[in-house]
Amino acid sequence: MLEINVKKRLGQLVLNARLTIPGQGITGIFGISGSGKSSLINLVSGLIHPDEGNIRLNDRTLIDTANNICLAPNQRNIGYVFQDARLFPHYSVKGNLCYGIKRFNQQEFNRIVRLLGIEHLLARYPLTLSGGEKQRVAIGRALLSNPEMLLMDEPLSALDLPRKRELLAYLEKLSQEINIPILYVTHSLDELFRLADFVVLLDEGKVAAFDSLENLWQSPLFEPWQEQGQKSAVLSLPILSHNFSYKMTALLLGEQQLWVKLLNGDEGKTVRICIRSTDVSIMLTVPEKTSIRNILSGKIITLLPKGNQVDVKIALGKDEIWASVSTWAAEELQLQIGQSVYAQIKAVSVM
Ligand SMILES: Nc1ncnc2c1ncn2[C@@H]1O[C@H](COP(=O)(O)OP(=O)(O)OP(=O)(O)O)[C@@H](O)[C@H]1O
Repeated sequence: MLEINVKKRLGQLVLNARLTIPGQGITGIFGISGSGKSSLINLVSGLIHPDEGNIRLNDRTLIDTANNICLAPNQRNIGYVFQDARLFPHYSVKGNLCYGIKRFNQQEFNRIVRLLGIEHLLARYPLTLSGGEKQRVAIGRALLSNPEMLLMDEPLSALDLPRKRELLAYLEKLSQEINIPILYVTHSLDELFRLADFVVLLDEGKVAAFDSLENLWQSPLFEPWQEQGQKSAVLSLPILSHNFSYKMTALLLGEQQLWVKLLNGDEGKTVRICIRSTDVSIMLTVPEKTSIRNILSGKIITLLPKGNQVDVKIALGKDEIWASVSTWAAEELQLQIGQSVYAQIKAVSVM
């Protein structure tokens, strides 16, 4: 667990953060440029110091201005991965990986190297590596120092799209296999969707919100990042079963099934999906024959008129989705709050 309670003036901006971040999973630090994301993790790493306040990691005080405690960055036991890999050019990949190791453990070394797919690069030098390979080595180096926490400051931002995708896949695997918390600075929604369990939303140096992505997505604070004029729901759902003949996977949505294209993963594994309001239509009865596989029963909980359309929030058990219908259709169907309806879902994006 990381407890942050700090104040820091940075030019015109005052960073004022009070937060408790869980001891595992990836917490995305999100917000527009200049909101204080990098400064927040630099305070945790010890690269900058707060004007006042304290930071504690797993009951260890990293800094406490009131009691004159301030651990140097190398005493904090925190790994840091920057936008650029910052490898030592005169060391081989193996030399770079071993740089921060206090006690070499061959098994752990092999595990991390395998996890990041860099076995074949060990004898090479940084100059001969691609951007994505360099970042994987930088992540390996940070992990091999056996940190209690990993900080990542836009680790994908210097990479082109194919390398980004490649590294994202490694980061996803990493998040499932290592047990330390990761603070991940990004302004990419895509990375947030793929990686973040929790999100800190920073706004002009203040913590505007801290919650799961699924909850934050519903908050008005997130509206600037959503597609204009369109509502959507982000849900985390467990895999229920696979239908290999039809290449489809069933997810459990409340007590109903939601079919998506065939996914990798065992039953019970959680998958994050997005359903856009324009991909959902509403019916009052179940159609007898339809090509749409996903017709789920729910209850209307919100009606939001907007121009000549109405956004309708439908509860499906504890989960909620949006449907956009024309005012004409809403009037004809006499939609009202509390009404039982069927939501016909035409498309689901899997993150
Ligand atoms: N040492 C400093 N002196 C003065 N101003 C600073 C200092 N460090 C940061 N700032 C300012 O504080 C603000 C927050 O900077 P920071 O780099 O933390 O933002 P960010 O959210 O990470 O931005 P970006 O997404 O563009 O990287 C910026 O306006 C920056 O100019």
